[in-house]
Amino acid sequence: MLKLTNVKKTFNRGTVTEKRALTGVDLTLADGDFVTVIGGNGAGKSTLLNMIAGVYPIDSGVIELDGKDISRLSESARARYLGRVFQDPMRGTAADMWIEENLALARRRGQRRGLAWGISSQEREEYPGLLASLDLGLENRMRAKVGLLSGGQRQALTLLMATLTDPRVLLLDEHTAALDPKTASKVLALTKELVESRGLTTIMVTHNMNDAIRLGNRLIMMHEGSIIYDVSGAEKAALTVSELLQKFEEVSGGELANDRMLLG
Ligand SMILES: Nc1ncnc2c1ncn2[C@@H]1O[C@H](COP(=O)(O)OP(=O)(O)OP(=O)(O)O)[C@@H](O)[C@H]1O
Repeated sequence: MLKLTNVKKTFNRGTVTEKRALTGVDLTLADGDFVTVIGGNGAGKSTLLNMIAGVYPIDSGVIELDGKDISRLSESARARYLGRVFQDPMRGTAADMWIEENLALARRRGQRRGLAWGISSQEREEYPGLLASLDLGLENRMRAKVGLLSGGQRQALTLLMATLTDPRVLLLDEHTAALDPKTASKVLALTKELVESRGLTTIMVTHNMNDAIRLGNRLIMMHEGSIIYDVSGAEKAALTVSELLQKFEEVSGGELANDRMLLG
């Protein structure tokens, strides 16, 4: 279980660029929850993920994972519990390394030793099967450098790597936004399959309202650093995009200032 209690974050405090990015977020995720997150530009969606991952320290509040306070743990200490995929396909994989080396590094995430002791024969047998599940033909290219892959192939690989060690929480930050529509839908289908088959607790930020409604069991809407709408189960499944837009206007008192979201 992941639990955030009254989490606050202000950037550049006391300067002209001061920004209250999170104004007191309370959020409890049950094991296996798949939460989609939507909101306008600058609503605090990425900051929420960054706070959970420990990219920046929180100003106040508590973040607990399985009952343990992780608020003060470093980003690297939290990495063993978390999987993360970003919008940019260049992040999350090492371009100059082979596919199998990238997978092996992901397998050893959170462990002390790197690849010094090599990739085991057991791994060499296991990885092609995992790659074949992506259906992108990568299983025959174990020794291709990741930098040679397309954006979609790379994002699918990153997703596989992020989930390889069954993270306690998977954080997806607009991870299909930079892909063409066909590839994005393939990577989303893979996301759904991986998350649901393993029951991974997942937070997925998206600007695509349809995806936010279609995927996951719960949806939260953020505005000006707080959660303004939280819906799950049958009520979420029955939502439409226009209802969601209307909801946003009702709760925020304004129109959704996120062009990408409206186009998505
Ligand atoms: N490292 C940082 N330094 C200073 N300000 C930041 C930093 N990170 C985020 N902010 C500010 O905090 C606010 C929330 O940003 P955040 O990136 O979380 O929004 P978002 O909901 O992900 O928006 P978008 O959909 O536009 O990506 C914004 O005003 C942003 O400029």
